[in-house]
Amino acid sequence: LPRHALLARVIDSKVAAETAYDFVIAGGGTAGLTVADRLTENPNVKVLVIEYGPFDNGEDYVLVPGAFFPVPYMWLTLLSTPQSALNDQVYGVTCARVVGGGSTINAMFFHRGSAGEYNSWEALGAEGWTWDGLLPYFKKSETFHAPDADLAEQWNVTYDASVHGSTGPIQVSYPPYDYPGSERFWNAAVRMGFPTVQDPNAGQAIGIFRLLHSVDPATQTRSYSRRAHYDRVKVRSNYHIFPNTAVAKVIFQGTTATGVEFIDLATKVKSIAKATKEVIVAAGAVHTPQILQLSGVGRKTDLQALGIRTVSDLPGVGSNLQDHLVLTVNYNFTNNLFPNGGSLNANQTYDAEQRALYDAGQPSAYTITRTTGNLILFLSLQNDPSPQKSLPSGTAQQVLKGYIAQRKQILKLLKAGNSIGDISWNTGPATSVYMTRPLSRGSVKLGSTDPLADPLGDFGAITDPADLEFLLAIYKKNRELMKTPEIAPLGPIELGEAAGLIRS
Ligand SMILES: Cc1cc2nc3c(=O)[nH]c(=O)nc-3n(C[C@H](O)[C@H](O)[C@H](O)COP(=O)(O)OP(=O)(O)OC[C@H]3O[C@@H](n4cnc5c(N)ncnc54)[C@H](O)[C@@H]3O)c2cc1C
Repeated sequence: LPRHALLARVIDSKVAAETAYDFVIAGGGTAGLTVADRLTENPNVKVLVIEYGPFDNGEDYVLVPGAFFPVPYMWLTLLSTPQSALNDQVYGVTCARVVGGGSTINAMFFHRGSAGEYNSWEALGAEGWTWDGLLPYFKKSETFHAPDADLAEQWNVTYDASVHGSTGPIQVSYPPYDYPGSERFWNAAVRMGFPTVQDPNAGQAIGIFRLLHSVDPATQTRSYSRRAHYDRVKVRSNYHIFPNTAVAKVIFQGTTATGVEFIDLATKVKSIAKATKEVIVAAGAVHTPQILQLSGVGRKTDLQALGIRTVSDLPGVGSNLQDHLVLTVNYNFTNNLFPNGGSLNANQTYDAEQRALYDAGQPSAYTITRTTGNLILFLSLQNDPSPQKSLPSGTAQQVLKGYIAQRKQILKLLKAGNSIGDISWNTGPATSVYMTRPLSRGSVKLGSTDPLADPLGDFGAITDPADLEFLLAIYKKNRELMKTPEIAPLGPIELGEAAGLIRS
């Protein structure tokens, strides 16, 4: 047998170039590794995953929920274009660059949308991608660990076991620890009339609820694509992965994808990997359109401007970017309870004590994601927004048509009481106001033909004025929450620019 057939499946460019693959997957992130795992269940199917980032080294910031945010495994130089509706400010475009992708760095909320949201996907043309169509796969993906009965009672954890899986690769659980302020957040939301649901993952994700996390309760560590969909199955000799390698473009014969050109980032040597069945581009929301455009799939006029030969004139590629922005509202709580979501940062003794408990396998603040906490409040819209046509002039007809269809679905969802955004508070010194269903649209365009250059990501943040109204509405609810009898005694004084900019 050749050397690579016996070794672990991390391969080099020579092997990749010499092997005939059935499938080549560009991007070894959350989706890429999941698809690779499923395809290689059949030992006759040969799969190569090419991932720009490295393998993580099991650092605390990857594995331990309460550790600091994992900064290194991201596209650190990737910035947005100036945001026209936000005084031309430039923001970081946060996304992962590591084997496992976003699942290696994200906040581990293991949370489904409402049934209507998936059904709207089918209404837009994604046949079969309904709630009923997807539920078997949601279940298949997870092993659900029910909470300890005492804990469930203490922290209002309820669930519907029938919508959860018991044998899937991703381990999901509820953190065994919480801060006392969390009970106040819950009671304040209930007082304001927000509903509670038995299980937000059962098709109705609205109101206040406790979040399920992709954390293995046996070790209280992150359960993610790298572990679940690569390490778990890496004995398969038909599953190859090539980290630290950039896919430069998809190679086409006519309009059929036959392989990819890739660059070994250590040597900068370019090679080709052939795919006899399919090339799957799973490089995430920002880099998938980058790779496609570099390959000649995109809007013809944009491609021509950069001298890229058009394989397929598809103006939708790189359009219609939907970003959920977050507004951090900072407070000085003059009378907060101890401990709270800010205590790990503020109090070294508490931090050391909690870390020791965590290391001893005991309930601890280190089992909670540090910035986000255990509860979340999803809000619906009461009023219909006025229709806006805020897309840039010259937007391709196809994109416009798709957007109008999406907008119709979004408005239907909003009228039916689905969420427009959410508020999280880890009981520490800030709350987060999220805009999860924007009407604004951004784009991802090429700045150059260099595959190693960052693309131009434009969030289009708040370019649809209705979004500002949504944001303001959620922000005002956040203020209301802080004024409830549950939270007001903690003395929240709003700080920062938002206090001056937005008045209620
Ligand atoms: C900070 C943060 C917090 C989040 N929190 C949550 C949460 O709590 N719960 C939740 O459900 N979701 C969360 N998400 C979102 C979630 O992680 C993503 O939706 C998910 O990872 C997307 O999966 P993907 O496979 O499409 O892309 P990704 O997981 O991003 O994978 C794409 C991969 O492609 C690679 N790639 C890019 N370009 C190339 C190239 N040219 N060649 C080769 N490889 C390339 C990237 O390095 C990356 O590893 C969060 C995301 C972020 C950034």
